[in-house]
Amino acid sequence: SPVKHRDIASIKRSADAMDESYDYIIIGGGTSGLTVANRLTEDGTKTVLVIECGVLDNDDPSIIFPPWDRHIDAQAIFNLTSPPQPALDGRTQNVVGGAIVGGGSAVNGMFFDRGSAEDYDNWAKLGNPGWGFEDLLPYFRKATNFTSPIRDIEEGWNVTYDAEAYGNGPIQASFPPFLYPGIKYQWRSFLEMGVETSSRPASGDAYGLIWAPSSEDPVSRERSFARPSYYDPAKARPNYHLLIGHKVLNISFAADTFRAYGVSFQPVNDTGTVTSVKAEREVVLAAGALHSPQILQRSGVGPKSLLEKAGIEVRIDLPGVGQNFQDHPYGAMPYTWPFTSLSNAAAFLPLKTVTEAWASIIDQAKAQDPSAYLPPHYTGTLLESYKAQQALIIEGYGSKKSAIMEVPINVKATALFVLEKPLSRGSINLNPDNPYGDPIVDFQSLSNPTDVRILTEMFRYIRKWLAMPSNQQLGAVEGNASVGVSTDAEIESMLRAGVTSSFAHPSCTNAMMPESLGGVVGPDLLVHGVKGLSVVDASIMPLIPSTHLSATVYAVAEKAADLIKGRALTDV
Ligand SMILES: Cc1cc2nc3c(=O)[nH]c(=O)nc-3n(C[C@H](O)[C@H](O)[C@H](O)COP(=O)(O)OP(=O)(O)OC[C@H]3O[C@@H](n4cnc5c(N)ncnc54)[C@H](O)[C@@H]3O)c2cc1C
Repeated sequence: SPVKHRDIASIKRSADAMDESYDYIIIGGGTSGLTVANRLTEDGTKTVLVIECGVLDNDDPSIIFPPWDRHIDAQAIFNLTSPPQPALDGRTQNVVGGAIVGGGSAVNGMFFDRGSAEDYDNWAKLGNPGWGFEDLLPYFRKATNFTSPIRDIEEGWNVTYDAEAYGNGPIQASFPPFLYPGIKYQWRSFLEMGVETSSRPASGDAYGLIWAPSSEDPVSRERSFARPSYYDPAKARPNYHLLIGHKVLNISFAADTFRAYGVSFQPVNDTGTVTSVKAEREVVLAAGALHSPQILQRSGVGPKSLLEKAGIEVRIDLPGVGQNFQDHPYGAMPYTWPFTSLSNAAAFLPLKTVTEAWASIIDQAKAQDPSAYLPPHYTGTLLESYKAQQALIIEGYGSKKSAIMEVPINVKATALFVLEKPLSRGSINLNPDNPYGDPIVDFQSLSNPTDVRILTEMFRYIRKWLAMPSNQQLGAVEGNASVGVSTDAEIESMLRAGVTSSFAHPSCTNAMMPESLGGVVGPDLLVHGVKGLSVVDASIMPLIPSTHLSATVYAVAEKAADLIKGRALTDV
């Protein structure tokens, strides 16, 4: 029988099976961590240890089958609950993440799209030369390999795609051989509203109606994700160790030089034994946007007042760690459909498409005192950071090339409308009373009134869309909960009672920006103020792009690997 991952020598299950030191230690064997580990071990000259707290899937059908086919084992998931959200009628909100080798890529919805060029160009504008769309495109290519849809799908559905935006990389992007017929009606309803189809959705034109491939193998139809694509081909390398089932506690720093020299960790199920391992060159943080800030904070890198409250010695006061938290909040209009459809299509709509009130929304947003709706600790560099972001977001409101709203064409009993560029900001911090427990994930969704106003217009847009002739042919009937809801005040109260904070896209909590703009890492991904430590996961995004995040995370990680390989020991 074929050798299964569990039998491979490079997998370690206990601390005694490991070396004392490695060139690189990667914290988190998820989407970004496995990508970077593969590239750093490629030429055989450097040793790498990845420490992952989760399990290994061993080709479990619940992981490798596409998402609509399976139920994910709770063991493979982090499911965190927020504190009551003041702007959401005091409701708590959940956020999920992958607690498994492969991280989010092992459990996600496999919708494999990219943001528009403006989204990434905004990253560059926030003090990050080398991070615009044209800079990232080679890395989007490097991570991916595209297979065109079969002819029936391409011709029967008029699927548009831009194969030249992909490369020969390990993640397979392909279209399933079956699409639900109901999708055609929903798609046509957007055309009836005047929305145009993008012919270059992966090349920077991610607005209008788009087709997105799935991260799916075109032959086996299995999930294509970081474990089989980046880890498996590398697992026999003698310079690559993966320790599973162990949780990183802290990063250790030399007291005099502030250089990260190693990490401490312990088995997830045995709180007793703590082990340390040394990194000769760099510690690479890839624990995801939910956990990376907490690990930094625990290690004394973060907002001074928070660390002091938790009794943690402050190594460097870096106010941005854990702040600037963004996700894609969404509303759901109850509708009864006579069918269920999941698909590879979505509408990504600029504000100008959503509402004629766009100019007045821009005026309203511009007139805001930036500090008015932020959590009270957003002062100093954090406030400067927000002002810079706010200006770019408001500029984007007037652009036809950047989306404010997503409507996934995958309706079940409700029509979803997703806010792509929120102005509200939350935080993900360690719990001062229990720094080693779950972090406190505080979304603060809808705290900014402009977000509420845009969602209100999105609600109205969805209602119009559902009334289009093609959707009506499907027999769409608005559910009782929203019938008659039409004034701003009525819609607002429905939103506050119903909006969900997370589209499973937590990000931006260790933002790549200059320290003077509240940033945590620079464009080289090294953490400000310390040495030998970088961050490579979804937390480094300064602004959330208008897209599902996995393709962007792979591209960021591919670029991170080149940056890490390219630096001399003295640069770190
Ligand atoms: C349910 C779900 C559905 C999604 N749907 C889509 C989709 O359809 N399309 C799309 O493009 N994106 C989707 N996403 C988002 C996308 O998958 C994630 O943004 C991306 O995988 C994040 O990558 P990352 O490397 O930042 O973090 P992760 O992949 O989450 O990796 C972090 C890793 O670190 C580990 N870790 C955390 N703390 C520690 C610690 N202390 N010690 C050791 N290890 C630790 C975790 O177990 C995890 O494996 C979805 C995400 C989820 C969760």
